[in-house]
Amino acid sequence: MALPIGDSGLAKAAVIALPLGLLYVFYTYIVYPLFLSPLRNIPTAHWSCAVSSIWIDYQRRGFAQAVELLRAAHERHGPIIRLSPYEVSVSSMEAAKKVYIERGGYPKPKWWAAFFSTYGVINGSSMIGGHGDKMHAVRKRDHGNVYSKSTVVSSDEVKTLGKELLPDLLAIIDSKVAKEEGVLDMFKPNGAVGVDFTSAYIYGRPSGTHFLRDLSAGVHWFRHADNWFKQRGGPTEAKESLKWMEGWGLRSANGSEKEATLEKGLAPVQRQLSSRGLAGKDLASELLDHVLAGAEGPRVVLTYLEWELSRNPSIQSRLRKELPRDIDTIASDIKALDSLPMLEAVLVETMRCHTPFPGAMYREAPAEGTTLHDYFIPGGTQISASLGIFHYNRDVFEKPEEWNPDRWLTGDQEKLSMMRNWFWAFSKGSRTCTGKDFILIVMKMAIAAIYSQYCTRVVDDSGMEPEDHVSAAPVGESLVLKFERVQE
Ligand code: HEM
Repeated sequence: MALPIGDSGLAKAAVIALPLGLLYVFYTYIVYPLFLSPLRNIPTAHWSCAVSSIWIDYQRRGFAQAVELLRAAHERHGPIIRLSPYEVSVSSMEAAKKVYIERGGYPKPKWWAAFFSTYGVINGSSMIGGHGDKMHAVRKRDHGNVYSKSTVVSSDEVKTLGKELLPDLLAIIDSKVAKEEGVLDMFKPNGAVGVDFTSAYIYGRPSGTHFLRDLSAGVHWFRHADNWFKQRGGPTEAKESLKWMEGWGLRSANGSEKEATLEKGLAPVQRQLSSRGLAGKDLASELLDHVLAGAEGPRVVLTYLEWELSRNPSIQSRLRKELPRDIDTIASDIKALDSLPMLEAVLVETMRCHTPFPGAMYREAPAEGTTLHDYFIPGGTQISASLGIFHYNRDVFEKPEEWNPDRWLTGDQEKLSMMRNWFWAFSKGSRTCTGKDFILIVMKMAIAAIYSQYCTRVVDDSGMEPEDHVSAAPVGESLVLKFERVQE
């Protein structure tokens, strides 16, 4: 067909541009990744990963983590595999040390900071969202020792929280024992434990949540937290729920300030960050990140731990033997609680076997590039290890699929130190979980309080298989147990 006069210049340009464009696409998406990229010799998880991210994007649809698929791919191909032309996964401790630990580890990808944006603050510096540069390091210093183990075990605030909240938790169980033959679904109370303790430590008890007193208020709160964190119900709901959470977070931070003017003093975390000059949206955003980061883990861990104890009565009674009988002692002598070997073993084994966040912990190769397992990895390449893969390494954990707390009670120090090396439930290095020592104590308090007073067995554990998501919570979000008072 003849081209209209006047369009001939355009046509000529198109005749030149089209093949050039095609050449560019051919070079970028075929020639470079297959024949020139430094990553070209790394084995691929799927043949298409050499030229496209379609396979891994598909496996990760809806925030799935594909840990099983990646584990199988590592078993087939070794400790480093390509997931796309610009992304690799590693499964060895040698690579993990380099990526996460040595010299502060590699930075998080920039999209991470944008995802954790609250109050319109792009969290380039915040603990959870920060990219991993100097800004993040300064923010980390601003936290001081507020979450450190030495602070938490000797904190009067944590002791007071234990004395107030553990009786609330036991009251929920007591009321079921009195009225409904002791049958209770523990998923919601477990969520309430995590968020009541965490929000009180952050904002102060009056401004934190009180879900152990009113579980139905917790249902509403967690619906919004899940809509945002787990992106339930689609992007519109996630946006609305984030707005709702921001409103709640601001009210809590302001409430905490008001308490302080009544000379009751600010709560530990808000006090620490305010003293370093954080204020307004920056402060509200940092604090809300902590609550959201801390809301999910404990309900997953406590639910799986109660499930395992309910299925293993002999371990349950061995645990009970070492627990103080009295709630006041559990809450006030935190150092003693923290040194109980069986309590430590059941908790760590649960977090190994039912890793709450088992998927990829994303990082980026530094600008100058790096070398992993003798392959050069160019700067900007996305690198990750999946925590669930570490925890099921057969060379480290015998029969990894078995929940066996005794593996942590071995006298073989070499074995123990190797297992500790491979225990990554809180990640490691400069980006390790900020709240880990705090929440470990909280979970120990809750388990000690329950099992010093009650025996449990399973009534209904349908739906305990883990969701394939950022959080591996039981798909049924429910665990029905029968509670019986321990006979004196
Ligand atoms: C069982 C409970 C918890 C688990 C399993 C858990 C797990 C994790 C993991 C795996 C990371 C590292 C992510 C990465 O390397 O990319 C992390 C980071 C973080 N967690 Fe936790 N967490 C828990 C509870 C908490 C609590 C209670 C808080 C706050 C009070 C908290 C605050 C944070 C923060 C602020 C970060 C970001 C640290 C940084 O990037 O520098 N977490 N957590």
